[in-house]
Amino acid sequence: MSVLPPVRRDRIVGELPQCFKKEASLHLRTSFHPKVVSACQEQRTGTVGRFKISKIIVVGDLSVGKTCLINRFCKNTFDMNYKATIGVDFEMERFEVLGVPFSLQLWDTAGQERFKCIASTYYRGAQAIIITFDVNNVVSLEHTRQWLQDALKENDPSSVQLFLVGAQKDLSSPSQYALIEKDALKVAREMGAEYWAISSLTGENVKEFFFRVASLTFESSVLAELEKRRARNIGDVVRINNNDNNLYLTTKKRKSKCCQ
Ligand SMILES: Nc1nc2c(ncn2[C@@H]2O[C@H](COP(=O)(O)OP(=O)(O)OP(=O)(O)O)[C@@H](O)[C@H]2O)c(=O)[nH]1
Ligand SMILES: [Mg+2]
Repeated sequence: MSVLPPVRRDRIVGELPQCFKKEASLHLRTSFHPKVVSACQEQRTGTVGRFKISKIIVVGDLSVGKTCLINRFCKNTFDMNYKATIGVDFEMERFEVLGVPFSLQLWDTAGQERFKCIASTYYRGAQAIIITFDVNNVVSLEHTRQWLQDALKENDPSSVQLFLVGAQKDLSSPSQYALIEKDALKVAREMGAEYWAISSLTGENVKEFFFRVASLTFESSVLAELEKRRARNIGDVVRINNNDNNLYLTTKKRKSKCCQ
């Protein structure tokens, strides 16, 4: 029996949310991968949906807006007063993607140097890394490469999905923003990250961003699960073929037994 309450109605994803900028996106498909759609329809998503919780870590310089971003999405709150995150904090968010329950664990880490070594012990096992900077602070954008490098030391670069997020967009004029966006898109492309710009104060793009994160991590989890199953099936065929003689003997033995 499930003890979890039903997924909130505003956490249901039926279609693939679109990227923010085509120039720096993880993929340009307009709908979920067809293999993922059919796996969901046929309830062949394996551990995804029942047991799997995807870990997402949020990293970046101090005071760029990591905690505000998570709080705007998870609690719909915004605090003007800065309270540094000490070590780490986390929030759980439950979604339903293509009819399958899917949970994200959002890890909010400290940007302050003195808490960094505590925070980095929680980097391991991330399925996605959200590298955050403040769009009004070009130094925080320059530092994103270092944040990514540190986070990747604890994770498998080939399987983790990357998002570069420019925060505090409401404080930037259109012309100032246009300038930093150019640089940010370049950094995102070099990293292989998808780029987003958000404001936790106004809520601009916050929900769209997390829906995209949930959808892309869900999609990659299901594809990985299907691949694991395919590899297992190939393994079974090889084992059966290797034991052909035994199989024949077993069948023969059983036959003779039943005819006795
Ligand atoms: N105007 C505006 N201010 C923001 C926004 N996001 C964050 N802030 C402000 O920026 C300050 C820092 O925000 P936090 O979210 O606490 O920063 P952080 O990245 O979590 O900082 P650390 O925990 O020290 O790593 C706070 O005073 C927030 O109110 C935003 O979108 N717009
Ligand atoms: Mg914080």
